[in-house]
Amino acid sequence: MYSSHKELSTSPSTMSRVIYQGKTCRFVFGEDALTIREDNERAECLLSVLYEDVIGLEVPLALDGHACYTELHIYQKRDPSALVSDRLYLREVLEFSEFENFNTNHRAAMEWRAAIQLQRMRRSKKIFINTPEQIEKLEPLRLLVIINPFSGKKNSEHLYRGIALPMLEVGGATIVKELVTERQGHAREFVEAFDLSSITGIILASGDGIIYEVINGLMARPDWEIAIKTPIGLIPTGSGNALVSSLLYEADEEVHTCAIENAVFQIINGGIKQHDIASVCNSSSHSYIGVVIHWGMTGIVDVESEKLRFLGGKLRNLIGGLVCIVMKRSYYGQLSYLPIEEDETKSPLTEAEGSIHSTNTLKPTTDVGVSDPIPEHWKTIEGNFVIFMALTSSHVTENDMMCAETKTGSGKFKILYTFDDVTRGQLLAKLSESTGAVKIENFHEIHTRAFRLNPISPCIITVDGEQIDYGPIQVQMHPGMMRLYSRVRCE
Ligand SMILES: Nc1ncnc2c1ncn2[C@@H]1O[C@H](COP(=O)(O)OP(=O)(O)OP(=O)(O)O)[C@@H](O)[C@H]1O
Repeated sequence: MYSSHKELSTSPSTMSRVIYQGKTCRFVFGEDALTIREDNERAECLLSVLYEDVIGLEVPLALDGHACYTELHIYQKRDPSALVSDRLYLREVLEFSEFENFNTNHRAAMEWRAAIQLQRMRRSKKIFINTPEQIEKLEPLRLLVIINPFSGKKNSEHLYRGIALPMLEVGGATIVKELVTERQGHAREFVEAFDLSSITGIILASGDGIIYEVINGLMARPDWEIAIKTPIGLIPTGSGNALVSSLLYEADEEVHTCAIENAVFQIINGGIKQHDIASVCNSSSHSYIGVVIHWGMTGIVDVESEKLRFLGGKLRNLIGGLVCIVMKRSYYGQLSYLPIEEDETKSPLTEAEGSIHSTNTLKPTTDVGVSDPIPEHWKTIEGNFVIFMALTSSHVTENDMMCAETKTGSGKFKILYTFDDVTRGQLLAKLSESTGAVKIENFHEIHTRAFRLNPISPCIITVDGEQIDYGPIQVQMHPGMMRLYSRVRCE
């Protein structure tokens, strides 16, 4: 039980009683917790739950008799002292029957429902990271939901309707529009034209590929500066789910068990944090990414394991990874990058890159063109690469945490690479290492905000899981441009 501290004066006007565990009770809104106490002199506390663990009050529309039966949905830690949240979904039945007719009891329940939601939102603004614009406003969720039926094991729609949607509804979200994508590129086209003023956020029941489409759809709009700030919520129904796994990990929420519930929970009952996007330019195109770039072995796993989709994300990536380790091919190329120390002292990029705080309304792109000479102060390495990945967050799939300390919205890439002196044993050690914190010999790391990859031996390049034309790419971070629902706490 949590102590409710001092009582707040935000109760609905009716002050209706409620029957809980067969006893007449009243709600008490505390500073951190919602409490249900017996309505007598003893005022014994029968239930106390932190607002941050409340999903909402489910109020049915019609029932027999005059009583309105409701359910308080709670998603709380099994062990409050545990570091990573292993949560338990609880439903407590509450009966509103103080009045003689159903409608009045129903109205009383709806008032409490709204009051609980308001308290929950107010509390979330204090304890979870929120962007400056979010701190100023408090609004119920009105959502566009995009579902990719092709993601993962092709059961996204089932997972969304069976697990996510009921939670969103109890959490007070209004679903303004659902789009079930019909083809590649559909999500991108849709968000490019959709009336964003009718919603407060976009939810993606998909993998990382749809994030790429949505970022690029938002950035293609004439109002891109505002559009890209639309908060995005991620529900992991894809094969890799790298970004949502990173967010859950950062928030100390379970990544592997109940990932869908945990992801929905961070949408309903969390904050809105900044994340970076980056420009990727090659000789023929310019796109934006928000997750990861792969070249070499991991690019091959990304694309070639497509044939193993029916196995699901974990097995698909594991088998793809093992095959590539056995073959251990290497690819000759050059990587030129802006050393981060230079960037931090001179800071030329952050001024010119068109972040949303900049007055520059030109769409952000790379400062250095893909065929421009490499700037003198950049560093270049070259060799036979086995692995090359540029990460914006900790995970590359829900089962592969590459760098525990790489956080969303850090404003920089972590490039992780190996040359052909890496052994199969070292590759295997990295594949099977789940903490993302163990340093393995011959794995090298670079922090940067801009780089050029010149892949001389042909091999697949993927951006957020999507294959792009092969050839040199110029890449640059645009810090803090996009928004994600998250339960990352304020420090
Ligand atoms: N109806 C559809 N039929 C076929 N492909 C689709 C459809 N809708 C979207 N797509 C495409 O499916 C691809 C994969 O999507 P997504 O990233 O959501 O799933 P995933 O590959 O299983 O997950 P991850 O990227 O996390 O590994 C994307 O390229 C997307 O454009």
